Amino acid sequence: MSKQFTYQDVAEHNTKNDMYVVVHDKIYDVTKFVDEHPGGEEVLLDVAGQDATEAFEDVGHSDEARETLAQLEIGALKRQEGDPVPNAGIPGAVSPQAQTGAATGLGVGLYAIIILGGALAYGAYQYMQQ
Ligand code: HEM
Repeated sequence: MSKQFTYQDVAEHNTKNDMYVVVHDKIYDVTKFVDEHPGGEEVLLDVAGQDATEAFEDVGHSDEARETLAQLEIGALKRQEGDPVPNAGIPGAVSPQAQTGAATGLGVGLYAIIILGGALAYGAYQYMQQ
């Protein structure tokens, strides 16, 4: 089993010379990679010691980038209550927030509108036939 890190453990490695990031709940030591990153060191410094899932996915990194990432893996994230929830940024994937919140409400509301619209149309049709 891979080594487990808490979010706090990762947060301590937030400098250019000692940098961990979280991507999809895995921990990566990107210290040696910072200078080589084609996207520059600034963007990595922005997410140093944090969950970089969203930033990483938003850019649309290539498969090669994902392979590089895999080589830097040092462990997995042990989630604890109160940790920031990442937004994976994968098209089509529903984030935990979206599942519980407004999205579900809107879904039910839409069904209601469609059914109501159908009923009204049917009523109007019956009325015209009279
Ligand atoms: C955490 C590990 C990361 C790895 C291993 C990595 C790797 C790479 C690689 C290999 C490329 C070259 C293009 C490609 O193959 O897709 C690249 C480009 C890029 N990366 Fe990352 N990246 C990481 C994180 C990030 C983060 C957190 C950001 C934040 C926004 C970022 C922003 C960019 C940008 C903007 C480019 C495009 C550069 C250009 O084409 O001019 N990367 N990255």
